[in-house]
Amino acid sequence: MTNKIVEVKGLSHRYSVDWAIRDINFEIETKGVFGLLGSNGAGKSTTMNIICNVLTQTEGDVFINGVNLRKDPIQAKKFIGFLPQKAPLHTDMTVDEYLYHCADIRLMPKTDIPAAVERAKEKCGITHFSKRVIGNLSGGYQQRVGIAQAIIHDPMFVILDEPTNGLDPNQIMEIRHLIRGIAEERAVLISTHILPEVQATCDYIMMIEHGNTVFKGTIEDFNNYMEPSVLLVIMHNAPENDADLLSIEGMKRVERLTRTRIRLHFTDGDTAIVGRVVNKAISNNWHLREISLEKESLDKVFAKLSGKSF
Ligand SMILES: Nc1ncnc2c1ncn2[C@@H]1O[C@H](COP(=O)(O)OP(=O)(O)OP(=O)(O)O)[C@@H](O)[C@H]1O
Repeated sequence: MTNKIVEVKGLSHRYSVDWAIRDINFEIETKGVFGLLGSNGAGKSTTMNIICNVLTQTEGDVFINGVNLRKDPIQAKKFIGFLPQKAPLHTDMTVDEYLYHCADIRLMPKTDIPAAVERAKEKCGITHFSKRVIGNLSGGYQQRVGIAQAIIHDPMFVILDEPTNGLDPNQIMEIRHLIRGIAEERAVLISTHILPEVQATCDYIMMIEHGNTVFKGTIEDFNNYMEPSVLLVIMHNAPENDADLLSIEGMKRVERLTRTRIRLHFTDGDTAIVGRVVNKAISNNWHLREISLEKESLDKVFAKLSGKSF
């Protein structure tokens, strides 16, 4: 229990007859960003809502800092800060009014509130907008206010549901930076259906598809899934017949981009094929000028993992 803030064991949920998630298991360490990745309808919101205690699971257990969420929800929720997909902002309030209100709802001692509001604003870079009406802020700054309310009570664990949804590219970069900053002191769980988002922000990833876990591991583990499976070659005297290239062991498909540029698809991870292609090119006088490995696109990895059970 020492370095785990969240433990999810055998979590399953059924809406009427259909299972939305099935036997989900994971742990979240006390610091860093944990990404819950999945396409629309995969079961992310169901999982997040259970962890926030908005929804009660059909089966399984969630422990927040060792406290069983089902048995002692009030105690467990003290450790959690939550920003739902649609930030729960009062757009007619100023930033200060809203954050004082949120601290109040969290039942924080009155004397602690001014310092807590200042700390949250500073962390989220919104101190200069203290007296601004929230409705007049840009989308990115409204999202910062949403994150500030999630950390107002200095929780050990923060849940952000699709935190960069609907923001422009600059705002996305800023919010990602902010999330990384917040995760230096606590655990952050984000959900997203955008692969580059997890790559830019997360330390650990869990991917769910149709309610089942299809990948769980570090960002490095995830990147290892992107095994090279394509070679790009430039040959000034390329063979006209695909069969010459397909006869190389492990070769699966030949894709001609131009007369001299060819993409060669081979068995995943069989990088020794590079040597075989070079040898064949030399012995056949194909005038090989360039040869390089191309990694699979993230979307392909996503598609590949989606069919698996982990
Ligand atoms: N209240 C509900 N009643 C019945 N089925 C539901 C309900 N909420 C979600 N579902 C179903 O459960 C499955 C998982 O949905 P969930 O919202 O958890 O997925 P998600 O990964 O969060 O997707 P999105 O990114 O679109 O929000 C889907 O098949 C969905 O249709």
